[in-house]
Amino acid sequence: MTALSLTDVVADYGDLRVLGPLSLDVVRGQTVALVGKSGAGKSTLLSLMYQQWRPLGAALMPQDLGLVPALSVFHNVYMGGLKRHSTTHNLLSLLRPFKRDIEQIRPVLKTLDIDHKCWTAAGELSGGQRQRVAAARVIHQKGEVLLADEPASALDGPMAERVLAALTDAYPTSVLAMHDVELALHFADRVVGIADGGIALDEPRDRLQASDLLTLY
Ligand SMILES: Nc1ncnc2c1ncn2[C@@H]1O[C@H](COP(=O)(O)OP(=O)(O)OP(=O)(O)O)[C@@H](O)[C@H]1O
Repeated sequence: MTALSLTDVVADYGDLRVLGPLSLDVVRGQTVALVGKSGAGKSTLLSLMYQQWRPLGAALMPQDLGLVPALSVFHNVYMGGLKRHSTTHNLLSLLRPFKRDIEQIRPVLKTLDIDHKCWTAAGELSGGQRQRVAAARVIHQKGEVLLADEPASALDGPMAERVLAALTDAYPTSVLAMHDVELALHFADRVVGIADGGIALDEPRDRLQASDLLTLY
């Protein structure tokens, strides 16, 4: 299996270097939490991972969610699996969803407690509901590596845990940008801290306490 590696990557916005050069290997089967203060470069690092690892089966749940507001929850989630169907099937689904697709998507919505909104337009949902739809879409997408940017930031404690559990169950390997230190320590096997454009901390969870992460903020 091809290794999930970044080697000496950099990210520049105009003349400004915001990240790197940095190198990072992610072990398959691991759940990695990316932590660091706002603006540290977590989203930028996830984008670099997505660029390089997309051909290896990486899927991205972006911070802005990328939902289509006019489409129903069902159709937004269905879009995660577009590539698994023919163009004709996809076009017909827009008009009248197939029973088999509904049967696949409903349980995912149920897991995230959003199935009662299945036929509601995504634009009519709350921020936390929209985040759960984006989570359902990336779960339905399937893949080898989940790259998720603050996937539970709009959710309260129990729901945040439910969504993170569903996401990490759905993918063998995950990299999750998170600002909630307790959740990061609960869900990750390994915590990578970003500061000053580089990796300031890289430790297995069982060697860390919340206070160790607070030094990054
Ligand atoms: N499109 C852009 N143009 C210019 N600078 C950008 C752009 N996107 C991000 N940056 C800068 O790059 C740096 C890293 O941003 P990034 O979004 O990766 O941080 P982050 O750790 O994900 O932040 P947050 O936790 O607030 O989402 C920041 O200083 C930001 O101002």
